[in-house]
Amino acid sequence: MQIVVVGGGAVGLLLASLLQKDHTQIHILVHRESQARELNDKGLQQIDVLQKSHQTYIKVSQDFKEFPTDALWIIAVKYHHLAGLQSLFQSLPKSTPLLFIQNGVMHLQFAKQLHQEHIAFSSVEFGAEKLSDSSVAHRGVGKMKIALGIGNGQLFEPLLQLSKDKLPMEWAENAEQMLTRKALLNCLINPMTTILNVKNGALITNKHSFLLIEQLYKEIMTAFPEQQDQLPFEDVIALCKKTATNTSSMLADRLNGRLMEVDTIVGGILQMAQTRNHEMPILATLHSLLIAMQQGGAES
Ligand SMILES: NC(=O)C1=CN([C@@H]2O[C@H](COP(=O)(O)OP(=O)(O)OC[C@H]3O[C@@H](n4cnc5c(N)ncnc54)[C@H](OP(=O)(O)O)[C@@H]3O)[C@@H](O)[C@H]2O)C=CC1
Ligand SMILES: CC(C)(CO)C(=O)C(=O)O
Repeated sequence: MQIVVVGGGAVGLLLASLLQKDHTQIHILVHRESQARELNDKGLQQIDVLQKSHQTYIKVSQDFKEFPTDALWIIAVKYHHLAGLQSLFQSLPKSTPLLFIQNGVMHLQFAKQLHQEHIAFSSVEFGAEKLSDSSVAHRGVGKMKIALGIGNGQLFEPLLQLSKDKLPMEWAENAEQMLTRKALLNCLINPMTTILNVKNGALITNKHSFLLIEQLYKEIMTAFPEQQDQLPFEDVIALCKKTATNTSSMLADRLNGRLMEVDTIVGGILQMAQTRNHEMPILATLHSLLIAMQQGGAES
């Protein structure tokens, strides 16, 4: 199987390293020459959950024309990077299968305007932290769920055969439901880790943030009652525990002075609640705080 991972960030590097297996050829498309050079020279280092180091050598390039268009392309960039990949999507043939792994909900709409005929979405519940351009830490084993958006699901099924202990994979039936559930989990974790500047595990060991998570969970379930079965409170706690040592992707953005995925995660959920005529005062407050931080109101 051939896989092209687009984006050499935390998730892209971790996936490339975990998916590497005999008879599977992985390629990474990056957009900085310095990162391509470093990965090609040094290889990719992954520090696993037990702190063991693994080295892999993967073909990396800045030029997408070097990679097979009949491979499965995994789009591992942030939501706000997708617009910058328009020319790539236009150049790839309609038959290239695309798998989007973004958190949030807004990329569902983005994917609808592409000409590709086979599109799937994934929600990932592992922790990944980029340590340098050529090294990544696995900060908590978690499921990778895949659901079909449009086209032929069989094109994505070979990925499930790469499922293993450190990267369990599962097929999900409904992409929108799957992404909404994950966005709700992210609403419960990412904003508070970012505002408090703490790792995921600290949210549940501090009694004040734990209480806030409980209250936010109740607010979420009032607006999204159909998620009660799919997202019991225990799943929220379990994800904080599993990824206890991870810096959430939103906090990582904040610490690196990058744009945070506030719109597609928190904004997306607030919009959905509004269409259901539900106010979400706790989440709306977290949203305002994040926007203020983004705009420089809380620069450290
Ligand atoms: N980190 C985590 O633990 C988890 C993250 N996620 C989600 O996964 C997605 C990716 O997150 P994450 O990996 O953390 O993000 P990162 O910011 O670490 O990585 C994004 C990468 O995309 C690259 N990129 C941006 N534009 C382009 C482009 N035009 N061509 C090629 N590469 C490009 C960036 O390159 P450069 O650095 O050169 O700008 C960067 O390496 C997000 O939606 C996130 O919410 C989901 C679960 C867990
Ligand atoms: C799974 C989790 C919560 C890991 O930190 C994540 O999705 C993120 O950081 O964006």
